Amino acid sequence: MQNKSKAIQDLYPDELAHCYGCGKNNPFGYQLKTYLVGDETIAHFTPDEKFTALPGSVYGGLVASLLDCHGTGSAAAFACVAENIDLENTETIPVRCVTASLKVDFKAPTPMGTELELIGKLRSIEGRKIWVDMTLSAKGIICATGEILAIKLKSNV
Ligand SMILES: CCCCC/C=C\C/C=C\C/C=C\C/C=C\CCCC(=O)SCCNC(=O)CCNC(=O)[C@H](O)C(C)(C)COP(=O)(O)OP(=O)(O)OC[C@H]1O[C@@H](n2cnc3c(N)ncnc32)[C@H](O)[C@@H]1OP(=O)(O)O
Repeated sequence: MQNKSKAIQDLYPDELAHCYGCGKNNPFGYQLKTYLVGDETIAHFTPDEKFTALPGSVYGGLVASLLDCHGTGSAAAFACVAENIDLENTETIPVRCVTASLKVDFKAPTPMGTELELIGKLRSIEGRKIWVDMTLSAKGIICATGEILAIKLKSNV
């Protein structure tokens, strides 16, 4: 697989780049950025105190939304690789993936103020269905795992 120096979400066309979790055109959102590195995807995010669940730990909704956006970005990237689309030489990503199903398992409290690392691995692609397995870690400790089923839209919008 190819390495990618530009984030997948930065390849979304401007009119589809307003997602609260990952849209580059949403100044109020998280602007999560997913990179394809070898056969994995990676993203980082450092939560601050407005995302508190209990003092010192991050609320689960943020964890789920990071996995959601990393999952769809990863699915789009893996779909491109499977279709021999060269992400290094494209200005906009030509596939559109949305979340159909997201499962999150919370394994350990997610610490506040620490850089979180999300890793995505392709499980399988079956037609328009793309399954990605993910971990969300802090300082090497897995705090949550996620499984996403992303669906490739029938036609570009
Ligand atoms: C945002 C909302 C949707 C509008 C999208 C428009 C444009 C988006 C374009 C690009 C995206 C760019 C950037 C993305 C940015 C952020 C994303 C962040 C992640 C999100 O925040 S995104 C919002 C939450 N997301 C939704 O708002 C989706 C609502 N939903 C639907 O829009 C439809 O539901 C859809 C499209 C998912 C499928 O509809 P469809 O008509 O295209 O296809 P169909 O129903 O035939 O399903 C095909 C095969 O998937 C299987 N399947 C479907 N759902 C399943 C499930 N839950 N569990 C197990 N299997 C399932 C079927 O069983 C069948 O399988 P089989 O082929 O084997 O029979």
